[in-house]
Amino acid sequence: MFKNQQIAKDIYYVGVNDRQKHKFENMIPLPNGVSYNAYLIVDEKTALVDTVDISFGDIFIDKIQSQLQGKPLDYLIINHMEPDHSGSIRLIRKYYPDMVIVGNNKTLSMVDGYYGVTDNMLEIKDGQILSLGSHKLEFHFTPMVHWPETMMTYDKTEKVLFSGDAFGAFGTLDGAVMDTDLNVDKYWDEMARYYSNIVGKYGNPIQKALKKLTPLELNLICSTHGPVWKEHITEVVDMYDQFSRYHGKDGVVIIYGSMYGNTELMAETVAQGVAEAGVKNIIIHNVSKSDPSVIIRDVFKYKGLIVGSPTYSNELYPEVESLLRKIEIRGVKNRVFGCFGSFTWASAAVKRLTTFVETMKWQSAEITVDEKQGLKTDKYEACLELGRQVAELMKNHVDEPEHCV
Ligand SMILES: Cc1cc2nc3c(=O)[nH]c(=O)nc-3n(C[C@H](O)[C@H](O)[C@H](O)COP(=O)(O)O)c2cc1C
Repeated sequence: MFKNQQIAKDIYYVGVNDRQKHKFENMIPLPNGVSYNAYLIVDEKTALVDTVDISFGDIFIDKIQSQLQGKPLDYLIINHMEPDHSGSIRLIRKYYPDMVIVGNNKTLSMVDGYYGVTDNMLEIKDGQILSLGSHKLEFHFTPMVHWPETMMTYDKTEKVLFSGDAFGAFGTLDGAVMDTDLNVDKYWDEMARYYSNIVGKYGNPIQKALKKLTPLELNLICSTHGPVWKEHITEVVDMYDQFSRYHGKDGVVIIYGSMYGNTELMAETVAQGVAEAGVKNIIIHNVSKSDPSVIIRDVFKYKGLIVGSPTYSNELYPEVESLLRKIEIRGVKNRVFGCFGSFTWASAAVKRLTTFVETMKWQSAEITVDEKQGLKTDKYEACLELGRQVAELMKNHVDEPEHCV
């Protein structure tokens, strides 16, 4: 029944849209849904590139059968073993028992570990080529983008890169699948949110992968999430390059936690100081309201970061602490930092924020602002000054070479 979209000669899109899941990895909201992309190459031999989340197993099988029309499925190529892509392996194997599963040694041991499948496996080496007839598939190992087994498959004939999760974006594919047939505006921020939250820790392996892929001529990038990239390949690769270098654009993100409004007023005042210094990209996030995935996205996007927190039981406000941990885990580099806090009897928040910036090895404004109880004139002025200082430092900031991968 299915009429799958053809994206290149002999290559068909057989992925699915998930508009049901609320949170990716049970953590990251999906207001625009997500697609699980898989591709079918129908040559003398046939090959499926990746599978989809098992919740969509039935429809996935129908799509494959519609395309193959009784032909056998000769190969399943697995670029990535995360269950949103590998989840249908066992099901496909039931329908196509003679199908050979193709992967590297790490992949194949995971196929056994997750699904108990051990027969009809082909272990390929980095750079090896598999011929389907006219299509020649070349395998490029890209470890830790963002799991150890991750690899990419390059169709040398059609110059199509099946990139796994790399270059992926949240957001369903509404009607069309190619960037040439979609309004892609909504995907840029969703790609940044996907990158920063899922892949963000692995800047170094991504730089290595990008270098490895540089010689390849690309007509299409087929990721496992989001649009098939044709028209915007340069922008997509550039975004990955910038993000994996932790290179932020000019702009200041102000993150604060606040229970009763004192720290919030300080945040507003700091923002005014940043604006006075001529910065137009200012994004303020209340940690208790903005989703962490959105805050993390903006921390990756912009060079300046200012954090404010009340002292809470002699610690940071817990929501702020949790967010700092997320930033720390991702090893974000090359930021310009400032901080402020509010307390009633004994301050601890600003000290913790100062320790945080030392750990991150970022450039920091000289001034910090720590107000006891309500905001008064001297600290109001100091908040303005903090904003101005971070803005000036940011404008003059050059990424530390040792912080670039
Ligand atoms: C549960 C709780 C714990 C607090 N712990 C401390 C503390 O350890 N030391 C302190 O000086 N103030 C403490 N405070 C006071 C807040 O830091 C202070 O009221 C601050 O101005 C609150 O900022 P906000 O108005 O932005 O919420 C605590 C307040 C609450 C509600």
